Amino acid sequence: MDAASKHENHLPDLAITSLGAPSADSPLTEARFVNDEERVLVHSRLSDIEPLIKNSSAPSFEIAGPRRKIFFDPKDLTCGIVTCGGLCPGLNDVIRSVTLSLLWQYKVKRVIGFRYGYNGISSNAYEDPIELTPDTVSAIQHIGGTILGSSRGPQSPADMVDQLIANNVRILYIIGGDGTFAGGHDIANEITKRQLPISVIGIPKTIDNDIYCSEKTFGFGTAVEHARSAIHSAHTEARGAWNGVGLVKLMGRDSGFIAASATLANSDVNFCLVPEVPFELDGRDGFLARLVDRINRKRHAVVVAAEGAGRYLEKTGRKDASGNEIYPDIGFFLKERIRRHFSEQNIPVTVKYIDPSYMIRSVPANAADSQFCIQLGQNAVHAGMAGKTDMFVAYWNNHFTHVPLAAAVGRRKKLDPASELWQGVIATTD
Ligand SMILES: Nc1ncnc2c1ncn2[C@@H]1O[C@H](COP(=O)(O)OP(=O)(O)OP(=O)(O)O)[C@@H](O)[C@H]1O
Ligand SMILES: O=P(O)(O)OC[C@H]1O[C@](O)(CO)[C@@H](O)[C@@H]1O
Ligand SMILES: [Mg+2]
Repeated sequence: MDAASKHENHLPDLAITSLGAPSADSPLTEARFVNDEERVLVHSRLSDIEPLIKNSSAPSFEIAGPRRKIFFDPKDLTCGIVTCGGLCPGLNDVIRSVTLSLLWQYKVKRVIGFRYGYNGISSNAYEDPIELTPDTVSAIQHIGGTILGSSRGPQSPADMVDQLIANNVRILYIIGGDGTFAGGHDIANEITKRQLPISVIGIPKTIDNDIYCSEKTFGFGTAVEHARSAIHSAHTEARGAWNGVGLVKLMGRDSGFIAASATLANSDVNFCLVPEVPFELDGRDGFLARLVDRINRKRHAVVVAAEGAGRYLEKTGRKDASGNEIYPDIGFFLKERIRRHFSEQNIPVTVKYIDPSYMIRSVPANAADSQFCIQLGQNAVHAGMAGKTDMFVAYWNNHFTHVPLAAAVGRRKKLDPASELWQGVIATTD
């Protein structure tokens, strides 16, 4: 959901599923308990809410937080954690937060970590699950990546549920993106089919920040920070040559949030290309003509291209193991086209191409992301202990919220060209 779709009427179903009525007292003693009737409005502008309130139909999310009554008995409880998809700063912070909150706050019996994504929950697992204890997670927040490992590629939901039963897991915490949530929703459906008391709780992870119904995802801010230093280098290189062009490709498969935010965070950028805003390469108003104009005026230029901007080039026909389309390399393509265009016009040019690639996502989380990870993890634990299932913890209008996994399956949050973010980019570039 982006700024524009906040104002649409076609919202996904936001009702949260529970395994049953929670009946035991929470062991938490000093918590500010919330209840399911406390809701967070989807809309935040008065002009949007007023007509909806008159019809008693203002859409809202269930609020996250500790419940006074819990569903599971902690002393018999085993919980599992899995990390899937691409790496992201903060994965270890979330693993640590979930583990310590389960063991210290709720005093559950056991926490295990499945290795290398959904493969680790299958009967063909590369590795057995590992015990997660206060000792094993004590300093992991200082290192990038995930101590559990990750993977892409499908597994059978029936097989995964069999393995959850074999490991006695009653709450499964899935840390991942839209694909992971699709997989988690399949697992939850299989659990419902077999009428098992097993909960599936998601925590949204992706540097792309493209999870529907969540304003931000952990790791995004850290990735932008590192993208910013690549842009700084590109600017230095561009200024170091007469007619210098610094070209930076940034990750962002289907959404241009990293490119747009890094552009605003480093206002030396002159052109920002994102998948949501199609661009012409040739012609009088095309990118290449505008680049020549900029070079003639200033003798240097900085171009930032999101990986997904390459979707307008020819199709590669290739997909990754999870079925995500692989786009042609926009960076190499632009580098060659810029050189050719300037050469055809007899204008000397020096193009320095920087692809920071995995360097922006394999790093440890920054302070803001670490804080966010801790809170996401804690709220995920509260939701699981209360017996919620088939949902993920999100962040919306300054609150942590509960969102059905199904709401984020098959949808991606996109950069809205009318948004303040993109309008800010337009105002600072060229
Ligand atoms: N439609 C789907 N149904 C069931 N499982 C899926 C689906 N899409 C992806 N998965 C599974 O979820 C896991 C992670 O998916 P994917 O590789 O797409 O990453 P992701 O969670 O979207 O994260 P990111 O895009 O940030 O890397 C993989 O094991 C994949 O097979
Ligand atoms: O090379 P990998 O691991 O498939 O990851 C690349 C993809 O991962 C992401 O960073 C999302 O996690 C995308 O921006 C990018 O397309
Ligand atoms: Mg994804």
